[in-house]
Amino acid sequence: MSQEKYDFGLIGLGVMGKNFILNVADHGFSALGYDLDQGKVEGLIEEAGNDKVSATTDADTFLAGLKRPRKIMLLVPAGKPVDAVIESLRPKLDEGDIIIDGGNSFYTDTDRRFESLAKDKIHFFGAGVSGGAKGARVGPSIMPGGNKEAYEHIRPIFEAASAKVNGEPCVAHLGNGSAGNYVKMVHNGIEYGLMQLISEVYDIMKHGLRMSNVEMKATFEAWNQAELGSFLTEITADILGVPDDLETGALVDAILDKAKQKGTGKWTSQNAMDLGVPIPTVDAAVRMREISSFKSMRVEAAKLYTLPMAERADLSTDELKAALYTSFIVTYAQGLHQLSEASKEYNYDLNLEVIAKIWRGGCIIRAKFLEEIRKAYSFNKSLQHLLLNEQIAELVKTNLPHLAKVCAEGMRLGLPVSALAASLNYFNAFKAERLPLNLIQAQRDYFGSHTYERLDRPGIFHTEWEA
Ligand SMILES: NC(=O)C1=CN([C@@H]2O[C@H](COP(=O)(O)OP(=O)(O)OC[C@H]3O[C@@H](n4cnc5c(N)ncnc54)[C@H](OP(=O)(O)O)[C@@H]3O)[C@@H](O)[C@H]2O)C=CC1
Ligand SMILES: O=C(CO)[C@H](O)[C@H](O)COP(=O)(O)O
Repeated sequence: MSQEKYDFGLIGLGVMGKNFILNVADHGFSALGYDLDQGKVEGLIEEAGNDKVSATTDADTFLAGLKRPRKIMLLVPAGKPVDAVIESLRPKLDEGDIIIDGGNSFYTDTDRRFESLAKDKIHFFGAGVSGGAKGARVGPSIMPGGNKEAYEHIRPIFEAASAKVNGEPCVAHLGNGSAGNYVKMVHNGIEYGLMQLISEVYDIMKHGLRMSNVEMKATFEAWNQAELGSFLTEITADILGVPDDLETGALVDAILDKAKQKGTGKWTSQNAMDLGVPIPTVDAAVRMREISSFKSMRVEAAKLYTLPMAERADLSTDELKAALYTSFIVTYAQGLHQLSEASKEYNYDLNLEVIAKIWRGGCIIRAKFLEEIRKAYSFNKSLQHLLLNEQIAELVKTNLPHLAKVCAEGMRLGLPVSALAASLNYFNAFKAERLPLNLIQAQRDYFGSHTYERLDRPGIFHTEWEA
């Protein structure tokens, strides 16, 4: 290792860390990695093949090798490993040094670490990184939150390493404390929703329209060229074309239908419930992963409930496209509504236009449609809900009948369309001037004297309902 001081330090040379440090070095910054595993340290040095990058398993060498204030990014598993790394570094750091947690940490953990490190005048950033291994290597979307002045020290590195859309970096300081980790959590909630919607449309194509993988691949490819253009549409087309490397047929057909989860989608749903913000498409996506995990029960139930399946869905792929597009819009709208309410509750002062802007490239939920979202929040900085924007409303109105028909056809065929239906029902409830919840208020007052308000006059009322 050269004795030169490095611009940037990175701890955790796994999938994300190794790729991100190489990316940083590609942009002219010298970077020093640290990992406990000698193999990973040697692997990085070999892959980098230049003196802009080095790595070590020795913490003192690592800390001594960094320019002041030290800028140290952690890409280690969320939870205890993050605390363990912070506590091991802490006694050796100086005032003004900066620790950046790039992992999917829970936002309250970030607040705790932020406040604790502030006592030693060490800056702490929660900076969610999205884009997977490839994104980390060539340009992810980065969602940093923390002290705004200290951010200036890391801004040049993050702006250089992030994805660019129209020359604009997919990174911005998002707010104080845990704002960055919170935004990344909701990003992942939206990710869960979009993935579930795509999987339901795939199910209808496969079982309702009996389309082959080749036909489905061509359809997703075509969709990806137009308004549905997005990373997840693109990779779905790719996946449908990959042959099984162990047997004949397509690999996707050989994959066990149990979806795992690390927790960010569930956290999004749990927190939305705490805030009282409805995000039913994300909830449905989490629920479907849970249902999928009970495979043996599903196999037993499938034998017990063998029902005749309707012959074929009465649908065109254009109708499916319109349904998917509408439900995508509704899913982003739910996530952005959650961010808007969380911003007030946690004093993040989030700028939704900026968030839409930095999600346009690099991240898993990047999509052409994010430019329309950015425009909506640019046009009205205090837009309360994406579905209240007139341009977005026109898009939804045009496509909504197709979503309703796709849900109806899916249900007629006995196919689970949880996320599609959740999106449709959310929209129908959201745009209803009058909901039947007046009856619920009456029931609550009937059995528990919980009182109610009236439409025609102010005040709190109670009725003795029993004659
Ligand atoms: N993989 C992905 O697509 C994405 C991941 N993330 C998030 O990024 C974070 C890192 O993920 P990922 O790179 O996939 O994880 P990996 O498990 O691939 O890498 C984590 C690395 O951290 C090392 N490590 C763990 N503890 C310590 C420690 N105490 N000191 C030094 N090194 C340590 C691990 O070493 P060892 O293996 O030897 O324990 C490993 O090299 C997670 O929070 C994840 O949720 C975010 C976006 C996308
Ligand atoms: O953060 C990510 C992308 O943005 C990860 O890929 C995501 O955590 C995957 O989540 P899960 O394993 O729960 O599906």
